[in-house]
Order: sequence, then structure tokens, then C-alpha cells
Amino acid sequence: MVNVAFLAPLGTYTHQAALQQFPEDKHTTFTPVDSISKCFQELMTNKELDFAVVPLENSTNGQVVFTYDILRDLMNNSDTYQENEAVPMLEIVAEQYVSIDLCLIASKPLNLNSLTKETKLEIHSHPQVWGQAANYLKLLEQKVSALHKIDASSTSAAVRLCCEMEGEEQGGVISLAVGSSIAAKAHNGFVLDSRINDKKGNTTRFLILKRRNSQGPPLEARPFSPLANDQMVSILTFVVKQDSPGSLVDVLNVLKEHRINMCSITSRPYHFPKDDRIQLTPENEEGRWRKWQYIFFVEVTHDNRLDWAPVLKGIRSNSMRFCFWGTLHRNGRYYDIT
Ligand SMILES: O=C(O)C(=O)Cc1ccccc1
Repeated sequence: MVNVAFLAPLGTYTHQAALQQFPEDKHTTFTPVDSISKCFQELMTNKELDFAVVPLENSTNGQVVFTYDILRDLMNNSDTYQENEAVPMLEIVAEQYVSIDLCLIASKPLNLNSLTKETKLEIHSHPQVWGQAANYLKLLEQKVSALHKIDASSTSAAVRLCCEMEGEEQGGVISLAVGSSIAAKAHNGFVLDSRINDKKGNTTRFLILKRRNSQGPPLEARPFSPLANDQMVSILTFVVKQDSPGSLVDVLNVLKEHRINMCSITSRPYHFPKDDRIQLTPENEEGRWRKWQYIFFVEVTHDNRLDWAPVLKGIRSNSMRFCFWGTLHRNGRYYDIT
């Protein structure tokens, strides 16, 4: 059996990513989990789970910071280290790309032309959505007296909440949700408008994680989730040694020396605990402490013959702390999302 945790409830884009990765057959169970953070927690603590699927980034508004910050914290709070290499319990084993067609959904049919300057709107969705349909929501707001955005744990949770309200106008307020047409169907909602995302080709990338060294079921290449020949992607995170000029370049040079192509780099700030400060700034220049440090997320592409040992040796000696999150096949949808 394969048991896969995903951001709940049925009908989320994360659910769609899970269905793209794993066969919907009698050997696979999909376990809805209420938040991105709980997807990580459940996978670490519930040995009956084999994989978890989480959103990482969107082509319109970038990082899903909830996920980045969880990966950051798992590295910094890892209970297992090999020297300065964090070895958290989870590893990244695959990626999926989902075309995000955002829809405006109501609990009952509603003619958008019937909205007037007296109407008050409440729009429910996952916070990641607000940046993907900003223009559409701004135009909608101009038609009514007020439009309030209300964050939900996921797009489909927002649709479910909105449809459970039975659409009764609570005090003249009409509650709508933004999610997928699949979510509308799952919760008996009505799609009032579709493709409301500002940018065409709006795509979200998802990661599939598992427990490191778990004896769980292997990942099978999915027939309709084509792999891009033998191109591999590896994901690393690291914290540079100190503020000295070139400390970031020193780490990236290791990749260059081994002729490894870096395809993306991004960072997230974090406040390191006091004891780290002593490690991070041993000379404690002029008694000043840095308020925060950056953790860098780097993705590199290579073929499946790369020997990582010498590369990690170089990264180890040029970084304060690092983590190798895993190597995955580049998913063919990276090139031609349909
Ligand atoms: O999976 C979902 O539906 C989510 O709520 C997360 C999300 C939100 C917006 C785009 C992609 C994923």
C-alpha cells in the first residue's frame, strides 16, 4: 500500500498534484491533512504515511513561504548532524507541476452583473491566491461597496466553508471562494467565473517528500507524468560562514568547480539562536550582533552520473551549515505544462 498525505480537503491543487504523482488505484490511499505544516509533521510522526505532497512555488507570485520556512526550520533544528551537515528526517524525492486555473465559486448560482454598490463581498481562499488574481479581484472590488479577503488553510477548504454557509447572505454579505473547478464540484458549489488568474500559464510547483532511508514503497515513474529524459535536479540549503565578503560566492564556486549548473537560488531570513551567534561571528566585530542570517536554497541540474561526495566536501568546508534535501527526476511538465 502507498499512503500519501496532501493539503486538505479533496479538490485542492495539492490534491491534483498528488493524483498526478500517484496512481488512483486500490494500492494507494490519499490522506487529507489540514495544513502544509501538518503535512510535514504527519509524515515525520505517522509511520503509516509514505509520502507528503506540498506546494513550493508559483509562477506568478513566487515562493510558498510556508513551505520554504518549514524546510529552513527542519534544517536548523535537525536532530541529526554529520559535522555541519544537517540530516533532517525528510527528503525530497519528486516534483509535480499543476496548471492553476482559478475559479470564482459560490454556494448557489449568482449573476455577477447583479452585484451593486450596496453589495458587501467576502472572498475566501488560500493566501497564495491573492497575488495570482490581484487584478481580477481589484476589478470586482470596484463593482461593490466592500470586498474582504479571508485567508483559509487551502483553496478547497475555502470552497467548502463558502458552500457550507448555504450561501445565505449573512447581513447582506455575499461569501464567495477562489479555488479549482474540481473543488467546486467536490463541495457542490457553482463556478461563477473561471480562469480569473491574472497570468496565463499560472503554474504551481509541488514537492513530494518521504522519510529518509524509509523502507516505504518506491516511487514509480508515472506514464502521464513524463520524466525529462535523465535530467536530475538536486536541492540544497545552506547558511554561509559569516559576513565576510565572498562567503556566498565561496559556496557557489564549489558548484562551478564541479561544472554543476545552478538553475535557481533563493533565500529566506531567519533569526538564529544566541548560541549560533557565537559560532557565526566568533570575532564579534565591534560587539555588534547580526539581527538575522539568510538561508539559501539552491537547485542544480545534472545527469544521473554525478558523484556528490567531492561536491559536498567542498560545500561542507565553505558553509556554516548545509543540508542536501535530495535528488529528483526533472518532471517533463516543467517544460510543457498543458
Ligand atoms: O493546494 C491548494 O489548493 C492550496 O490551497 C495551496 C495552493 C494555493 C494556490 C495555488 C496552488 C496551491
